[in-house]
Amino acid sequence: MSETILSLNHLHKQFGALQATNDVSLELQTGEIHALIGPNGAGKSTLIGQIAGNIRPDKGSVYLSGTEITGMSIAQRARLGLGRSFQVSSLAEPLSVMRNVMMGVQALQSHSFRFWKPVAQDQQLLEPAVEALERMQLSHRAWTPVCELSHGERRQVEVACALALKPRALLLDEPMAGLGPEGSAKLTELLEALKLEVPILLIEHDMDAVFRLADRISVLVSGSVIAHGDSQTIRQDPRVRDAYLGDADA
Ligand SMILES: Nc1ncnc2c1ncn2[C@@H]1O[C@H](COP(=O)(O)OP(=O)(O)OP(=O)(O)O)[C@@H](O)[C@H]1O
Repeated sequence: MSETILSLNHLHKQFGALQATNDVSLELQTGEIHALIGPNGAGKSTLIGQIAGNIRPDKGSVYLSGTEITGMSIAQRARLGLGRSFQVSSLAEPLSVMRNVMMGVQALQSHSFRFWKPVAQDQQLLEPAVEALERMQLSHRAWTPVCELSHGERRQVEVACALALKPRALLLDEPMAGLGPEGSAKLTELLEALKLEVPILLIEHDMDAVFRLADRISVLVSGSVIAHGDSQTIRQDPRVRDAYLGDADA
């Protein structure tokens, strides 16, 4: 039976006179990919910020596995199991894929006594990194410097960094951005397999990927959810077609 992992309840966020998030409620359940789509400026990043902890909502609450996290710091949320990837890459280019993933685990554990040890010798960091790279099919690139990777492989490393922290839920912010058809198809395949282990809240403009991956889609326009449902329902919703998809995509 599916279980609610992440729940947003009546979130509101105003910037001056602009209502960037207007009474948004949604849930992420085990085993699913829930996609959040909407035109530029719809409020997707503002909503993600409220989930991840870098934006404080004016009203409303966020729960992760039944624990209220609305007032928690970004680090506290991450320790409780909220994993995320970013629109802009934060990988250390000259370092190997493995070291990048291990550093992410180390940052979260923040055990200062580890700093004198070479990161690569620390089993507690190595094991989750090895496992995450296997799941993202990157084991063969583990000791390659990030600067030698393709754009698509970098995206896979970013997801691996989040996965190595063994999250309960993953927030992925435009993971397909800038990927060609091949990179996008590969990442789509990996995320499809991953959702069975960790549910994913996916913000994405690539509608092919969204329609293939999402079990549920919420459509955000001017800060409000205007439609919610499976791919078929969303494709056929006239309000969504008017506000976002356009006839060509429907
Ligand atoms: N810190 C801020 N101060 C003032 N206005 C802001 C701030 N952050 C976002 N906004 C405004 O809030 C609205 C929603 O922005 P947001 O970045 O959340 O949209 P988005 O759906 O993520 O857009 P995109 O798809 O282009 O990334 C926009 O009108 C934006 O200009």
